[in-house]
Amino acid sequence: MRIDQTGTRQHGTEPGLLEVSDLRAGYGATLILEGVSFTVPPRGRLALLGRNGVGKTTTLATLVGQTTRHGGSVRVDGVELGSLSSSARAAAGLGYVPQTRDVFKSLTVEENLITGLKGRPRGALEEAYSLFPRLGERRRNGGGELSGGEQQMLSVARALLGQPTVLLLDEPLEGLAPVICDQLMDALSKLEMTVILVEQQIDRALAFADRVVFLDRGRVAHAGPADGAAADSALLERHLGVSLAA
Ligand SMILES: Nc1ncnc2c1ncn2[C@@H]1O[C@H](COP(=O)(O)OP(=O)(O)OP(=O)(O)O)[C@@H](O)[C@H]1O
Repeated sequence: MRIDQTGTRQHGTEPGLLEVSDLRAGYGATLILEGVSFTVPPRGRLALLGRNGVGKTTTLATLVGQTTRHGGSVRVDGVELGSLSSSARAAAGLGYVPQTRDVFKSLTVEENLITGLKGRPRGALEEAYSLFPRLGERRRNGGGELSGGEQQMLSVARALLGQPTVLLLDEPLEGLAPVICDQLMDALSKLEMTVILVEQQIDRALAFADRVVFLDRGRVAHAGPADGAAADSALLERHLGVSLAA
């Protein structure tokens, strides 16, 4: 189902269409994004890549209303997010897992998850434990007692309990051991929603995504299929300064 700008529900269309158009935003008067545009279809997976400081985190933070917007538009299923509050954006379908991992260290795993229920019945917690069995085993442990990987699972699981149609993930693999990265990517690959993934592990990001956008100094420098990009060492070298091992 899709809701257009007049609030009319259009049946038969899957939710999760994200349309970003000429987005200009930054911090106070400082402009970081200088006209970013891309579209992700329902259930589409976009890898948002680029060198350090090009505006990847700022793009995600702008989508959830945490920066100063100077212009452009962001629409989820046809609804303009404009100057909506962060909670209204969540209600429109956005879920956000920030780079800092949103875990309350003084609460237990289960209490952390409950904060993500947003009015849903407690039984919905089983969705989180089914996706990440490790969280079920540690449900009575404090958030501060968790390993980095468990904290990341908790942060992702909490966002998912809000039933987003568009999930924004900012460097979820940062600092995690390879085996934990495997587990997390395995869980993420089962998700049936639109996902934007910002990630430094380029090979994993491109294997997960179907499309890629490279940012450079607050603008889209290249957009295209993810598998084509993974095989194009000149492209990776140009936009990231790296190439993947053959
Ligand atoms: N809170 C802030 N206030 C002012 N400037 C900021 C703030 N956060 C980020 N910036 C600046 O915005 C620019 C883009 O940063 P951003 O974090 O979006 O880049 P990024 O592509 O995510 O980089 P990285 O890969 O290093 O995380 C940088 O010049 C950064 O210094």
